[in-house]
Amino acid sequence: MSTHRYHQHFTVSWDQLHRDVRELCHRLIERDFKGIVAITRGGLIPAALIARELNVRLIDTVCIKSYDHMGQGGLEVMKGVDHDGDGWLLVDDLVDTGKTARKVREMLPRAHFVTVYAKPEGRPLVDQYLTEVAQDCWIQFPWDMGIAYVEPLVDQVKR
Ligand SMILES: O=P(O)(O)OC[C@H]1O[C@H](OP(=O)(O)OP(=O)(O)O)[C@H](O)[C@@H]1O
Ligand SMILES: Nc1nc2[nH]cnc2c(=O)[nH]1
Ligand SMILES: [Mg+2]
Repeated sequence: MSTHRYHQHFTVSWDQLHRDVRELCHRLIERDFKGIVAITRGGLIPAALIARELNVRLIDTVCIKSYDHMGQGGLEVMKGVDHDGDGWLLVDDLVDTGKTARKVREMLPRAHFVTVYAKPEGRPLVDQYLTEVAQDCWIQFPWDMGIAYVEPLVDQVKR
């Protein structure tokens, strides 16, 4: 996989993310969970927001790394859990190729797996997601961005 597979950007603001996670929570409200397993690091923020909405206090992590910015390297599991996920909600920010999801599903086959965003290749691996995003689209999260000064148009164009 290389950066060449991404031709578009989908920029998500903090507000948008918060709205999207709350919408996902509406769809989870009828279920009872023993706890939440967040897939680090991207799953941590949605997991915290979901925990608040669903009043879940027990939160665990699967610590996994597969990307270095837009380049996908080997998949490294740094920490697992000691159960099969039965009764647990498994949370990640997104599913793209599904490589991460496939690995975590092997570890927690009985968990209910949700992501906020899903691309077509990875979509079949999750039980629920909120928004589908094109496969060639890079999702830009608010924690990877900053507020920057933008020059007035006249200065950009006429200078
Ligand atoms: O479906 P895939 O192609 O496997 O990609 C999805 C994974 O990639 C990102 O994590 P990343 O490995 O970049 O680590 P991070 O969560 O620490 O940013 C994202 O948070 C998902 O966990
Ligand atoms: N931020 C971000 N991380 C990813 N990891 C795999 N796909 C993506 C993506 O579209 N955006
Ligand atoms: Mg991740």
